Amino acid sequence: MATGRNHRPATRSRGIPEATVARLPLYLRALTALSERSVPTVSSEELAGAAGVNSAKLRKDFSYLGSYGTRGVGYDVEYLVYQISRELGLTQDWPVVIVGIGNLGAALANYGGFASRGFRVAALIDADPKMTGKQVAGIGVRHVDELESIVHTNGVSIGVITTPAGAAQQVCDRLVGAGVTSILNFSPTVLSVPEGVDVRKVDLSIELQILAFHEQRKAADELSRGLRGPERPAPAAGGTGGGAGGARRGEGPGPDGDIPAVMPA
Ligand SMILES: NC(=O)c1ccc[n+]([C@@H]2O[C@H](COP(=O)([O-])OP(=O)(O)OC[C@H]3O[C@@H](n4cnc5c(N)ncnc54)[C@H](O)[C@@H]3O)[C@@H](O)[C@H]2O)c1
Repeated sequence: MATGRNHRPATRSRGIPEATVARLPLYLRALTALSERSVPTVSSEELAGAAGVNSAKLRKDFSYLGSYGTRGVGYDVEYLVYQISRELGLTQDWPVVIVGIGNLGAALANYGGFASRGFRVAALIDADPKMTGKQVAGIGVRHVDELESIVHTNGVSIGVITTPAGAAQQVCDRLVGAGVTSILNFSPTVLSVPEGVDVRKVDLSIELQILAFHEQRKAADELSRGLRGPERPAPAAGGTGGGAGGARRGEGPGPDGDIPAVMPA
């Protein structure tokens, strides 16, 4: 199996819009669930519902992959899993290092979902000498002094930062200096990187704040409906995400860059 280093994702060079790229993991998650249930084919409507995406958008997205489905039959689930995995570069092996093996770093190291998607945790790195040699998820923690040699030896192109905010930029600089070109940043800080390096940020507290905003709007809407009196018709049912600015609005990863990204479970 080829390793990830020196392979830029084909998606960009083939001109697939970033918004489509951001939805591909959602389709893949839904398709993988269907595949696990041995479902052979799926309609665009069913798949769109499972992925939480509008079906016209799904058909447009799949047209970029050259996948149009068969009228009356739908899409071949296994073939789409293969096609999307290939498009996302998941048919390659991507060695990943996690830097900062505290609560979060250890939890990520223990998460089985990376390996099944082609992301192999090549090393766990921490600055605390007391951590060196400790086994986390069956992997011995290495000292941060070894960061550069670990990156070189393993051909690592993706680094995950789970250090305190104050250490994140320095860790990022060292990863980039060693040749890492993609960073997944969990620390609550904005990282500066040179051109050609991609940063995705995950911040659950931001997601919660967005939910809080929508909750507040829903509460305000309910209050104003109450003030207008009971004779007003109730708004159309919208399920659990109904009301103004349902929480699904911001669902899914955004375009590439240093903005919040939510990892597919
Ligand atoms: N994005 C999110 O949703 C989210 C959720 C929880 C925590 N966090 C953030 O993740 C980070 C880690 O949180 P935690 O609870 O695991 O903290 P923690 O204190 O348990 O772990 C941090 C680890 O980083 C190590 N470290 C410190 N400086 C380092 C350096 N220069 N190089 C390598 N390792 C270094 C420490 O030794 C420690 O083991 C924090 O920045 C926290 O704010 C983000």
